[in-house]
Amino acid sequence: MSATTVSDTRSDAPAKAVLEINGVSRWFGNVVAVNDISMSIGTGVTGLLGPNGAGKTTLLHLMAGLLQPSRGSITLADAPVWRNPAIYASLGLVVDREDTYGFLSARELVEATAKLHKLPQPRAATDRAIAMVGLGSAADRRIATYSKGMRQRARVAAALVHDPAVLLLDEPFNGMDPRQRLELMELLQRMGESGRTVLFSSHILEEVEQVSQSIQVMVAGRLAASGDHRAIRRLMTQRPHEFRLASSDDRALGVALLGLECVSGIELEPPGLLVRARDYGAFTLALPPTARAAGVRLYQVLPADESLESVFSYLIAG
Ligand SMILES: Nc1ncnc2c1ncn2[C@@H]1O[C@H](COP(=O)(O)OP(=O)(O)OP(=O)(O)O)[C@@H](O)[C@H]1O
Repeated sequence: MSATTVSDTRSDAPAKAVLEINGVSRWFGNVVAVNDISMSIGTGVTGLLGPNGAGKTTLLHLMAGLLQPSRGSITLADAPVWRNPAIYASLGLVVDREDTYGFLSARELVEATAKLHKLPQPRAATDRAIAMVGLGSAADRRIATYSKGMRQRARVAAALVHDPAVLLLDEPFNGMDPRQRLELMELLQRMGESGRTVLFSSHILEEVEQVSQSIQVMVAGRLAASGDHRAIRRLMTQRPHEFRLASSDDRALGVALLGLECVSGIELEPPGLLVRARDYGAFTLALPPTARAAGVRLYQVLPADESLESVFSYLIAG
């Protein structure tokens, strides 16, 4: 199976690739976590989208040189990442773990990291990193007293204290409230715009499309699709789909919907209606005006199978 590569109408020149993943697989015993993946990650923000267990964490750890590929190779600016500690001068990784040293303040954690990197001015670098993530006066409080989002920001500050060219983040928005999420998105965007390579993983399409110029979709260890956010959104919504509807007059609604090009079948299933749509996006746009024109009130519109896995399964089957 080959990944779907999709592009949009934008004519931006492709960004310079800095992370090259060449035919990389990684297995643990019988489990193939990453299966023959090749991709180039250039400057700007890239989202690595996939359901739980897709292999995103494994791929990020391979990119960061923490795991050896079972097959294939990964380079950062033409240098191998495996068994090459020199890459850590230009790479930062934010892992998806809660066990940040709670007994330290964020400032202490970030400064210790700055010293590990042997930065000439660890204190100034710490101040800069703390300011970038907007921890403000909380930076001097113990991390144990932080909210989940603040702990995440402390980890991000530690990962970028040495001003790395490449920042990798594993599910960075997990557990953040909407304001914290927006702030981190703005930070990642600023870093991407300043010429850094930022790659973050997520299982939420909305999250990824808000902040990424480019999206790589992983399913069951494989690269299923890559492209910009509009193209990936189209790929995920222009697909057959079933909906369960409830309305003031299911029979009249069914008749009206059958006239739509994007509807391929209707079943009256009291107490509702099962609609088979050829195209998810087109149907959700056409439904409200069609119901209104038929004088029917919509009470409920439910996707019949809207698990993220079903969307991804469609992508790899397609
Ligand atoms: N150290 C390990 N030993 C055995 N199996 C592993 C190991 N690490 C990962 N796996 C397996 O590899 C597969 C991919 O896991 P991975 O954590 O990379 O996925 P993910 O996309 O990051 O998912 P999640 O968001 O749930 O962490 C899973 O089946 C997982 O159980």
